[in-house]
Amino acid sequence: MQNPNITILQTDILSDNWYTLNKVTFNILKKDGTTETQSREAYDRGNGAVILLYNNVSNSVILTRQFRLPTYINGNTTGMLIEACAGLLDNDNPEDCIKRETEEETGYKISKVEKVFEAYMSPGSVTEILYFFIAEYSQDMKINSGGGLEEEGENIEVLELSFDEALTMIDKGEIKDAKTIMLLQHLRIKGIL
Ligand SMILES: Nc1nc2c(ncn2[C@@H]2O[C@H](COP(=O)(O)OP(=O)(O)O[C@H]3O[C@H](CO)[C@@H](O)[C@H](O)[C@@H]3O)[C@@H](O)[C@H]2O)c(=O)[nH]1
Ligand SMILES: [Mg+2]
Repeated sequence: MQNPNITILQTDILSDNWYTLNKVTFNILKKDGTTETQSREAYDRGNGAVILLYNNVSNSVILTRQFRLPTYINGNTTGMLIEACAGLLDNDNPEDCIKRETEEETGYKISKVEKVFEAYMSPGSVTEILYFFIAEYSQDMKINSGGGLEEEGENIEVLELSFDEALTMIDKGEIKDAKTIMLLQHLRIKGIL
């Protein structure tokens, strides 16, 4: 943190039940030379990684479907959400994390991944930075049925979709997850599929 116009004064934990909700009070030096004290809440769940698996022979991608409570209480009728495979870093680096998550959630064991970009997904409220990857998959990499970790209560369905169908699902509002849309569009923009 090295912005000379910002001075952090105080951080209060509002909740640390599962992840941490902080309230941060800081001084901000404004353009007119005056200083203002502000407070902002920031939800810290750590950082994450996401990957889109693709096959350019069958022109297909691997996605997941799972229940996402925050969407259920905000307009998603079934709460089920189609997403690229993703997970929180815990203590791993992004590349190791996404290889582990890919095996747990989709059942594919991948060794080569390509990092494409990184992005803050909700910069006004959530601290998380998300690392974006793509990787080729093939049937011989499938070593289990995926589905996520039973002990974490994960119950993840694995979907193999044609790339064109996945793009059409964005247009129809059937894929509504930002990281997934970003990666599908990346494959199209870069001419990878
Ligand atoms: N008990 C409990 N479990 C929780 C809570 N919040 C999350 N979990 C569980 O913690 C596990 C985290 O699974 P991961 O696969 O590591 O993370 P993710 O939820 O898929 O996160 C990915 O998607 C998010 C949403 O797009 C991203 O924010 C995140 O960076 C990552 O990409 C899941 O089983 C989830 O249900 C909670 O409040 N209580
Ligand atoms: Mg996950």
